[in-house]
Amino acid sequence: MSKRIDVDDLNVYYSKFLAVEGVSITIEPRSVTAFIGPSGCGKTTFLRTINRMHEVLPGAHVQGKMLLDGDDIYAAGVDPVTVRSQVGMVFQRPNPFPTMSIRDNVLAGVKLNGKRLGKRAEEEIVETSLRGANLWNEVKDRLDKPGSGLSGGQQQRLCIARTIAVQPDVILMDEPCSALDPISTLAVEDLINELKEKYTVVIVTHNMQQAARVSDKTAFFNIAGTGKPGKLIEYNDTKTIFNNPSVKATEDYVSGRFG
Ligand SMILES: Nc1ncnc2c1ncn2[C@@H]1O[C@H](COP(=O)(O)OP(=O)(O)OP(=O)(O)O)[C@@H](O)[C@H]1O
Repeated sequence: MSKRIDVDDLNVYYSKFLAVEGVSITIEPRSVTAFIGPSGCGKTTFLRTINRMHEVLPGAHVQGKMLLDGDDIYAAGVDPVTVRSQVGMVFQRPNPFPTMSIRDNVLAGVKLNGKRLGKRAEEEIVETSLRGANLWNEVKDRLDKPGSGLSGGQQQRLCIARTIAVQPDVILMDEPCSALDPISTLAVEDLINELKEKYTVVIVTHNMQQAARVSDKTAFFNIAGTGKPGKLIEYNDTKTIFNNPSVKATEDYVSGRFG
């Protein structure tokens, strides 16, 4: 079930270094939101706070509130592992388990969460997830072959299948197409468009056309200089951000004048 994300005045630290400052944003369910901005402005850092991946690094922590359908994911007693099963993540480089079969790759997250399933239930999850990732027709006859035998674009869709197999509420994507050729990129973009029917999707991208093609809303982050914290500068409908932004820095960035 797609969930709403409410962030209130979030500061993100690497030990004492304040990397991202004062982010407040509401991300609606069943939508795609793109994070854009120049290198080092904190897009990835902020993205990784939405499923508590940030704190995996020693000394990394946050201040502020991050709510998922009203529940604070940083409240005392909340298990980060549970949060990560509700908020899935797809990375820049496709990272299937190379020696595992396609079938076992899809089931990997489900099994990690300790779910015990019968053969039938497993087959159902495999088919539904691969169909959901637009990969079923390409792999249905070789489910027992290793995941590493797929093309880069297919591997990325396999990783998306692995993510949706866990039935998350939110899917985070960190430059999911940056290692893909243009045709695979379009396949993944089409898929993102379909995913928003069921999930809240947040994507970090450097590609302006991609942000314009896939997202409903766009958040522009910026940084005043090296060592300064990144900040959310402007957040609005993607059309407004690209055609009629309120802030000069947003206009300069989306029109390619800097970054
Ligand atoms: N593991 C880390 N330890 C300390 N500082 C870090 C770490 N990772 C990132 N940073 C710093 O946090 C800030 C934000 O980096 P981040 O990678 O989130 O930016 P970004 O906008 O995603 O950049 P890019 O577009 O280049 O991927 C930068 O100053 C970066 O140097």
